[in-house]
Amino acid sequence: MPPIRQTATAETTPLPLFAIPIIDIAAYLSPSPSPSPTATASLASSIRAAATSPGFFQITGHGISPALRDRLFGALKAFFALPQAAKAALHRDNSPCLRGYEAVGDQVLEEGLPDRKEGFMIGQELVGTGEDGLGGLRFGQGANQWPGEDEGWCPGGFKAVMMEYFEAVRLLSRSVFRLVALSLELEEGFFDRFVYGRDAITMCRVLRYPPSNTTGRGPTDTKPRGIGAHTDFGALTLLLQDDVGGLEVFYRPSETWHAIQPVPDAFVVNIGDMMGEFHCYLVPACPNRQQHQVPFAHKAEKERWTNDKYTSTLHRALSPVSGKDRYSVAFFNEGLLD
Ligand SMILES: O=C(O)CCC(=O)C(=O)O
Ligand SMILES: [Fe+2]
Repeated sequence: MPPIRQTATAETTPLPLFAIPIIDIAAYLSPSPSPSPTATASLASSIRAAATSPGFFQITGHGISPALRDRLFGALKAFFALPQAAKAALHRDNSPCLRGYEAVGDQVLEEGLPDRKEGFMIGQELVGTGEDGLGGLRFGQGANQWPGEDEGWCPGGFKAVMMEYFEAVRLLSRSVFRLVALSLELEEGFFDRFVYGRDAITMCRVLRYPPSNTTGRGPTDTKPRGIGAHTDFGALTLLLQDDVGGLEVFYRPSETWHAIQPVPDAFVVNIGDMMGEFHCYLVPACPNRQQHQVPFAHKAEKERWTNDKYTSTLHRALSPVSGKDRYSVAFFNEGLLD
C-alpha cells in the first residue's frame, strides 16, 4: 500500500486499511520567524493519529543533511567490512553498559528464527569516577567501545561520524518529542528532561542484514528474519533505512504484516513500550524480552505519559532477497529509567 503524504497544511484524508503517514515537520523545525500555531497544531494532530494507530509514521523535513547520512552509511559499511576478529574484539558482552558489536545469530527474538543481522551499538559517552571510570554512573551509562582509527579504512573516522550523527538525531528526537507532547495536549517541553537530560538513555545501533537465498514462502511463516518480531523497549525510535527494504509492521485489527517501503530522505518513527500499550500477545516467546536487557521498572511511567493511548507496535525486518546487504540505523530514546 503506498504511503500517504501529509504536510502541515494537508487536509485530513481517511486512512485506508493500513498506511504509514509521511509527516513533513519542516514547518515546525525551520519556521520563519517562528512556527505558525496552525502548522504546529496540524502536525501535532497528524502525529496523534499516527501514534494511536498504527504507532508508526515517517518524517521528512527533519534537517539531518543527506551529506551526513551518506558519510554515516559509508562509515558503517566500512566498519562491517572489517575482519570478523576485529569486530568480535568489540563485542557488547565486554561492555558494562551493553555497547558494542553483536554478531549474526546473537539475538533470537523469535524462537527457532535467530536474527540474521550484525550490529554495533553506541550511546552517550559518559565517564564516571574511580579507577574503573564507572563510579556514579547509572544503569546503561558509560563509554562506547571503538575500533582503532589508525587503519585508514574510514576517512574522517568512524567514531567522529557516529558521534556527529548521534548528537544530531538525539536533538531531532527532542523535537519529535515536543510534537508528541503537543499531540497529547501537554506543555511543549514536557518531555525535555526525560529525553534530553544528562541521565536520559539514548542509544544508536547501526545494522547490516546479509542477504538470504531463501524466501521461505510456504504454509509456515519461516522467511528468514533479519530481526524477529518485537516491539521497541524505549519511548521512541527513529530509524534510517537504505533503499533495499524488508521492514514490516504488524497491523493488529487485520492481524497482517505490511511492508514499509523505504522513502528517500525519511526517518521511520515508532512508539516504544515505554510510551505505548504493551503488545505482547502475538509471539508466544514474548518479543518484549528486552531488546536492551533493561528491567521494566518504568511501566507505571509510560501509563502516566500517554494513558495507554499510544501504541507500541510489533515489527520485524526480513532478510533481503535481492542479493544485496541491507543497512539501517536505529536510534532509541529510552528516556529516564527511574
Ligand atoms: O532495521 C530495521 O528495519 C528495524 C530495526 C529495529 O526494529 C530495531 O533495531 O529495533
Ligand atoms: Fe525495533
